[in-house]
Amino acid sequence: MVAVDSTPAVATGGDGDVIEVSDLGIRFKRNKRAKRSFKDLFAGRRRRSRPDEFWALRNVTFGIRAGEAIGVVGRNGQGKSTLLKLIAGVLFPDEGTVRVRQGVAPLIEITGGFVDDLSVRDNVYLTAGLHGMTKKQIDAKFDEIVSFAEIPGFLDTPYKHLSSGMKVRIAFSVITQLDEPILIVDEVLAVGDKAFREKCYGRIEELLAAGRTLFFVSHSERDLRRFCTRGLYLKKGELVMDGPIDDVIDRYNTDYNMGSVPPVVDA
Ligand SMILES: Nc1ncnc2c1ncn2[C@@H]1O[C@H](COP(=O)(O)OP(=O)(O)OP(=O)(O)O)[C@@H](O)[C@H]1O
Repeated sequence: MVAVDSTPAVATGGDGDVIEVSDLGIRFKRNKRAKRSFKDLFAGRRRRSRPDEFWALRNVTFGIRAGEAIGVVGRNGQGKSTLLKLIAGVLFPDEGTVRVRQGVAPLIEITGGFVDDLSVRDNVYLTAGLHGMTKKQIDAKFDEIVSFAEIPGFLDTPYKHLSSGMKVRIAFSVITQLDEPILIVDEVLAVGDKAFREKCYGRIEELLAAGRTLFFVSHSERDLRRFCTRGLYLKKGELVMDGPIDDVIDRYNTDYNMGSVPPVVDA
């Protein structure tokens, strides 16, 4: 049975998991134009063969406790971003369940969910408003959000006219000012310049110290070890290892014979 229970901002009282993923599976089409066979019309819904579909994630099960910092590890195309999108409620599973018992602040794509044609200012109000902040609360934080992003001259510019790095700056700034207990950060920070990235990392550390839960996808071994205590290693859509981050990175390096060589060059 598929059930998604994404209830915002309700604490569990410290007991139990804040994220519970059970037998999770999601499939995608490789080729949008692939056709089903005539025989499929008579097969049961679940047994139907689906031409050109593949499981991007399957049989994935884990639980996350409040305050944990999770690094998701795996080569390109193994399902890391897909997992984050399922937790953020952007995608829905084809099998299994995802239960998220606290609110989520996701920074999954460069756009941060921002609307291209709206100005930076309007996007800040829209995104923060969608996460439950009142206009008064946003007014009070607006200057801080803008000064962190360091793009003061662009507040009335349509979002689509910002550079990639500027988009990430404002999206990160807004997302980390939300009061949501769970923070999801995909690789988007790689787009920012080094100085800004360091500032973002400082902010992530502050949020972790304040007890936030973090889901972090990165190809940088150094960053994974810096923030995360626990690792989830995805390979061909399966969770092949769930353990302390150092052990997970060691296993990943061993699998790809990287020995002492880092899996990617740290920027
Ligand atoms: N909306 C979609 N429709 C079809 N296929 C998709 C979709 N989203 C992802 N995929 C496919 O699912 C697989 C997993 O993609 P995903 O983005 O989760 O990988 P990843 O581990 O995050 O990779 P990377 O390290 O390159 O970011 C890939 O084969 C990808 O092409």
